Amino acid sequence: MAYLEIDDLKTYFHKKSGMLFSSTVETIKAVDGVSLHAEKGEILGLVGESGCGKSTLSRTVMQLQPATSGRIVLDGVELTALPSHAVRRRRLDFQMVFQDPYASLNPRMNVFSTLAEAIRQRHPSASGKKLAGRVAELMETVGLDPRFQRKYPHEFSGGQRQRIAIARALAPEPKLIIADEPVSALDVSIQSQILNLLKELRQQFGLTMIFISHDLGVVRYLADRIAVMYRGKIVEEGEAEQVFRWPKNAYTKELISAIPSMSTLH
Ligand SMILES: Nc1ncnc2c1ncn2[C@@H]1O[C@H](COP(=O)(O)OP(=O)(O)OP(=O)(O)O)[C@@H](O)[C@H]1O
Repeated sequence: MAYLEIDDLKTYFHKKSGMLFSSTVETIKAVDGVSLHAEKGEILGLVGESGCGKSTLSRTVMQLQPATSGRIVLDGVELTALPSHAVRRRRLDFQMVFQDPYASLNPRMNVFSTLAEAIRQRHPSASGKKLAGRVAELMETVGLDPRFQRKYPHEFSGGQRQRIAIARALAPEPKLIIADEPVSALDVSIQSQILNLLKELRQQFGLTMIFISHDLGVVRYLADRIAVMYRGKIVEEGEAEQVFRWPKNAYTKELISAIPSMSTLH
């Protein structure tokens, strides 16, 4: 069994429309029978156009959105079968990195407080000394000078803020990181720095990651395998290079040919 195993996962929403006496309930199949897997230390790229269900899929995997049916197993534990009190604790095993680090960081908390709070989620009784050491270590891991730990988010550049967000995601020692468009709000020159950092982290710590992006070039650079999502379903999945060079599905071909530089990369 793979480290992360998603099996026939469905997440449906029911939307009421119409007036009181003539209302109908529409079922939105945001995630409609998705099966995916990732080995430990693997980066799985998830691509697809806006509205195809990527966010709902990641929210369901993170146990923030109940699944309608299907199974999610992480490191041998079936999350979809856990009682709710156990789910809360298990949530620590998943951390997210979002598109906009400025929106996702608390502007009133300096780097030390942000990271210390995240460390305490896993180690509630960590001593002051232990916190200080771990904060410095985390900052160094993501390429930030620990001397800046008393600074606030607005005192950093966009790329540095994303480094803080990545350090915060690492702090509770997660088993899986879901990065949702983590570089799309950054300048192109900074994007590659953050992508390289994610690559290094994977190498250093065997981090397992689902990397969500609409930018296939970025996904090709980072991901080992790619899953292409379309209208709630995975329409293609395979080794990154294979999917890019020999896409089988018509929608994947369309996505690749939509990137001018990609269609000539053979
Ligand atoms: N809470 C909800 N209630 C009803 N419908 C929802 C809800 N969340 C998502 N949807 C619908 O589910 C479908 C998938 O949405 P989702 O946000 O998962 O797509 P996405 O691929 O992540 O899009 P984006 O890249 O724009 O975030 C859409 O049709 C959306 O309108």
